[in-house]
Amino acid sequence: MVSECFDDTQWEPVAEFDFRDLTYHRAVDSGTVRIAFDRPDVRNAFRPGTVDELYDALDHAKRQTDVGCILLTGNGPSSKDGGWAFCSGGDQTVRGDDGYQYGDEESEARSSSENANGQRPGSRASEQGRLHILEVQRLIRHIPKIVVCVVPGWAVGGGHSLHVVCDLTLASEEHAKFLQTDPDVASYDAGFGSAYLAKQIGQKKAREVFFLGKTYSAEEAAEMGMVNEAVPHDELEDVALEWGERINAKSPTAMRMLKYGFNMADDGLVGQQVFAGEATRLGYMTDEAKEGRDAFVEGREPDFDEYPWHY
Ligand SMILES: CC(C)(COP(=O)(O)OP(=O)(O)OC[C@H]1O[C@@H](n2cnc3c(N)ncnc32)[C@H](O)[C@@H]1OP(=O)(O)O)[C@@H](O)C(=O)NCCC(=O)NCCSC(=O)c1cc(O)c2ccccc2c1O
Repeated sequence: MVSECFDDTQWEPVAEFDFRDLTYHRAVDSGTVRIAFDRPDVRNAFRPGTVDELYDALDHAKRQTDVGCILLTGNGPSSKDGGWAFCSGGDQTVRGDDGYQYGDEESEARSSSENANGQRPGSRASEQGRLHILEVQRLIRHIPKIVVCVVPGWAVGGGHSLHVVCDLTLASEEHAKFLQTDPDVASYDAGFGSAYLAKQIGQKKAREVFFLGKTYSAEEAAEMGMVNEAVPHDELEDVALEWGERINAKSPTAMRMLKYGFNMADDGLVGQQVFAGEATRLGYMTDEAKEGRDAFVEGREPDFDEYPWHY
C-alpha cells in the first residue's frame, strides 16, 4: 500500500524510477503527477538521499510537456503509531556539524540508480553536510507548472517551508498540523520559509509562527492565508486530483506566465530573468523573430517593414 489516502485505480507508477524515500506516480487520465515522501515512521523527515530523489522527481516532472500540475504530499500513516505527516523537515539524526550527512547506504543507492535519461549519475554523496532542500525550494519556485502541497498531517520545520514555497496548499481537516520548530533545533530558513511566509500571512503572524512555535490546525492555517482549503481527510487526494484537473484544463502559457508574474515582484533580478525568458520564448514564436533569424542564416539584411510597432 502506497498510502491510506492513495487510490491506486487513479495512478500508475512512473516507471523510470525506483526511489527509496519517495513514491512517484502519474495520474491515469490527467496531466497530474503525485510525488510523496515515503518515510512515514519518522513523520516523513528528509535525509540527503530523499532530497536528491525529490529533486530528480521534480526535474523529471518539469520535462513532461503534458503535465501541468504536481501534487507534493506525504504517505502515511506511520506503522508505529498511526500518525500522519506531510514532512517534518530535515532528519535530525543525520544532521552533522555543517549540514545533513549522507549515510553509506545512501551513497550506494545513489550510485546504482538510473536517472530519467537512463544514465547513472554516480554517487552524489559528499563528505560535506548538505542543505540542498533549498535547491528543491528554488526548483518548485521556478518550475513552469503549478505545485500543490497536499498536507495529510504534520508540516514542520523544513517541511513547513516546503508548503510555503508551493503554489497552493490543500490540507486534511482532521490531521494537518502546521508548526515551525526551526529555532528549537537551532536552524533557520531565513529565505522563503520565513520571509515569503510573511508575504502570505503578514509580518506579525509570520514572526509568531517562528518566535512562539505554536501549532496551527488546517482551519487556522486557512484563516491565516497560508492554506487554500481544508477538506475532510478521506477526500484529500480526490480533491487534490480535481484541482489538478482544473489546472490542466487551463492554458499552459497563461498559467506559466501568471506563476512567473506572481513570483517576479519578490524574486528580484532572477524573477525578472525567469519571466523575461518566457517572454523571449513567445517572441521567438513570432514571424517577426523568424525573419531576424532567417535573415542572419541567409546572409541578408532583415526586413521588418511588415511588422508594426504595436501600442
Ligand atoms: C513532527 C513532530 C512535531 C511530530 O510529533 P509527534 O509527537 O506526532 O511524533 P514523534 O515526535 O513521536 O515522532 C515520531 C517519530 O518520528 C521521528 N521524527 C520526527 N521528526 C523527525 C525529524 N525531523 N528527524 C528525525 N526523526 C524525526 C521521531 O523521533 C519519532 O521517532 P521514534 O523512533 O521515537 O518513533 C515532532 O516529531 C518534531 O518536532 N519533529 C522534529 C521537527 C524538526 O525539528 N525538524 C527539523 C527542523 S530544521 C529543518 O527542517 C531544516 C532543514 C534544512 O535542510 C534546512 C536547510 C537550510 C536552512 C534551514 C533548514 C531547516 O530549517
